[in-house]
Amino acid sequence: MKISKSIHYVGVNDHQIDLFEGLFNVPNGMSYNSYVIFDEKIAVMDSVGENFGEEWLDNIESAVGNRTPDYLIVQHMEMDHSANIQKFISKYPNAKIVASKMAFGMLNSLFGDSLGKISEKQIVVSDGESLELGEHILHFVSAPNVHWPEVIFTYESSEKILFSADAFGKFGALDYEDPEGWACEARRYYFGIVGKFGTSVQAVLKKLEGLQIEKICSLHGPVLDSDIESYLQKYQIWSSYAVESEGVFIAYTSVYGNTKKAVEKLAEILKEKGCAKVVVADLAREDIYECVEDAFRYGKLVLATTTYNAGVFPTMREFIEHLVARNYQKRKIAFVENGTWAPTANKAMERLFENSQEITFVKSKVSIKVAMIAANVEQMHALADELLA
Ligand SMILES: Cc1cc2nc3c(=O)[nH]c(=O)nc-3n(C[C@H](O)[C@H](O)[C@H](O)COP(=O)(O)O)c2cc1C
Repeated sequence: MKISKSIHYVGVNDHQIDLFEGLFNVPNGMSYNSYVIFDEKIAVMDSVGENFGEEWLDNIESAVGNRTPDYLIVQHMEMDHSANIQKFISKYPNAKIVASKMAFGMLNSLFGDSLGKISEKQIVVSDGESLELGEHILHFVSAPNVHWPEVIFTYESSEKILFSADAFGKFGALDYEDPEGWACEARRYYFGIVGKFGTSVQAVLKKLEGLQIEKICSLHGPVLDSDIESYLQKYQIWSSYAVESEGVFIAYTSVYGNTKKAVEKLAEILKEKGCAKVVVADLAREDIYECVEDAFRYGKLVLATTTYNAGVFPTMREFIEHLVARNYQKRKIAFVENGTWAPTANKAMERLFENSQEITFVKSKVSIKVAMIAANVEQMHALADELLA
């Protein structure tokens, strides 16, 4: 696949994987992207996951023909991009490895002595430095903590292409046509993996301001080659924790179905009161990272759960921990609890956010004793009015 006359795609699709990074369901596989830039010198952008070394090297060989790569640019040292660096060095012993100082530290930890004299092959690059391939010039932009500390982005100025490491990536292999387009799985990827590092993403977006970008080549997912502003805008919203879509997200757990009935009633009330978008999710049965994504997408969140051993039902506790760990902020949160003898989950849920910033808690709460009664419906009206105000 050609990205342009001088840039070829040499990445691979992984359909063997069940959990990406050991956590995320990827029913449509994953792509590990790699690119070859042709000029007087040839640069290969990143490697691929462990099981795909031969395929990747074959792809490079078919692309370069009787030439050999001069550089391997290592933007990110996570194993899904670095596992085959040693194989690359064995095949192309004269190629130089280009990476940040920290990446070389990781490279040594990963491969140790088996890399040979890496010092003779290494080119350490820092923020603002560049490497000329001929007409193509690679400008390195350090992107610490997007989402690992050693990450660099690479801007190729002659074709105005941003190689963005894992940023702007999405779940799904490239031979799977995603009917939902880029945003849905890119959002789940962002909040699942990068969400905690909003400040770092903001910092690198600032550095990119003023660059003309015509294509974004991420290490996962499709090459983005039109309406680039819309992708940058999404990253701007996500990394600043701004509200992306108006609406209410109700996340619940229910053992015997009574809390579920209550949230269905609450959703009805919210709609009657004019809330156009109400999304309801059963935390125990839906993909938890889809739920994390929706909590960040909408500005208003309702957490409804059963009291469990005088605390919060485990799946709800885990969900709140996911949000707090990702710096959940700038949101309004309302609580609904259920308990058969002593409902205490509302207070316990609120306590889990005690170190979070810029959260408004809705004062009106719903407290159900096993099954919803008329008084609970009254409480729901008060909660809905305050939430939507
Ligand atoms: C293992 C377990 C522990 C529970 N612990 C409490 C509790 O500490 N206090 C309480 O009032 N209810 C407790 N309950 C009752 C639940 O909160 C109960 O499921 C709820 O009142 C009914 O709502 P549901 O139909 O949505 O499950 C517990 C239930 C289970 C299964």
